[in-house]
Amino acid sequence: MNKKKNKLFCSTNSKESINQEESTQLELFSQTTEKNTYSVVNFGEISKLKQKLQSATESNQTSLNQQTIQQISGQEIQKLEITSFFHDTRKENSDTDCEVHKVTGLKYIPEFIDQSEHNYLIKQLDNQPWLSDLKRRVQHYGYKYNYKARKIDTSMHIGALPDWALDLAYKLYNNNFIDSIPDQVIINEYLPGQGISSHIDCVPCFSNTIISLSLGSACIMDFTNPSTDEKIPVLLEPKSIVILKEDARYKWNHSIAARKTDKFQGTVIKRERRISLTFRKVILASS
Ligand SMILES: O=C(O)CCC(=O)C(=O)O
Ligand SMILES: [Fe+2]
Repeated sequence: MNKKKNKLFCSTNSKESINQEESTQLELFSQTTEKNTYSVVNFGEISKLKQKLQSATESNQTSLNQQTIQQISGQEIQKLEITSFFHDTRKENSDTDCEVHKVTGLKYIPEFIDQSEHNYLIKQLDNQPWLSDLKRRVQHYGYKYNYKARKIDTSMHIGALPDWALDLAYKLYNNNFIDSIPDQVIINEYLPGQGISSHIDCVPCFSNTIISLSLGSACIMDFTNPSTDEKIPVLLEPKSIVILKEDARYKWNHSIAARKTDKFQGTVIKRERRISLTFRKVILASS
């Protein structure tokens, strides 16, 4: 088999206790060539980087544009010679998302936040009142969404996003995961046995990208193609985000089955409390 030889660029981090090569871990920039967008991958530990590099050498590769990365990072970028680099984020995200690429416009990003952010967010949310107007508890920020009317307008504006939500909204925007800064966030709490029925998020209410951050328990979100009945299960792990654009946003339904365990790739996963934060940009009818 013919393996292409390409380059990986990493930003450097001068920690004395680790060697030069190991010090390159903190921010790794990957390029999704077909869409010309970039994402930042943070690796908590050197070992994770090593694993990533190992798997990178085994998949199809492309090179990164050093100049562009320097522009994005504003940091000194050091060229790290390795044999190859993954470019297809649909393949490199994690072992759990092997079917994600079957849904056009669907993207799964593990470890979007770290454990301390994760715990901090749960604390913040549990300090706020939960609404019980659905089967599961919810909180609305930015705009209060009317599930029955499937409508949103300026009268539903309930204030600016709180800081923790705004920070995340900017992080999503700065990573080019969404093309405007989200201004509406719905928090859903799922206890074991609770789910969300199959739906497409309101098309006239929200723009073309929906992003959900998961906290607490992992669970399976099913994507169903109504014209073929094809069903793609995607495991949403805590700290990950799932991004719905294009067909994933407009053509496929998504749902979470109301059950107490999930089975994913042969493993039974017991559900615990899960909290999701769904970020959207509201479309307001122009007057
Ligand atoms: O819980 C989630 O991750 C998704 C929630 C959702 O699909 C919605 O609120 O429309
Ligand atoms: Fe949804």
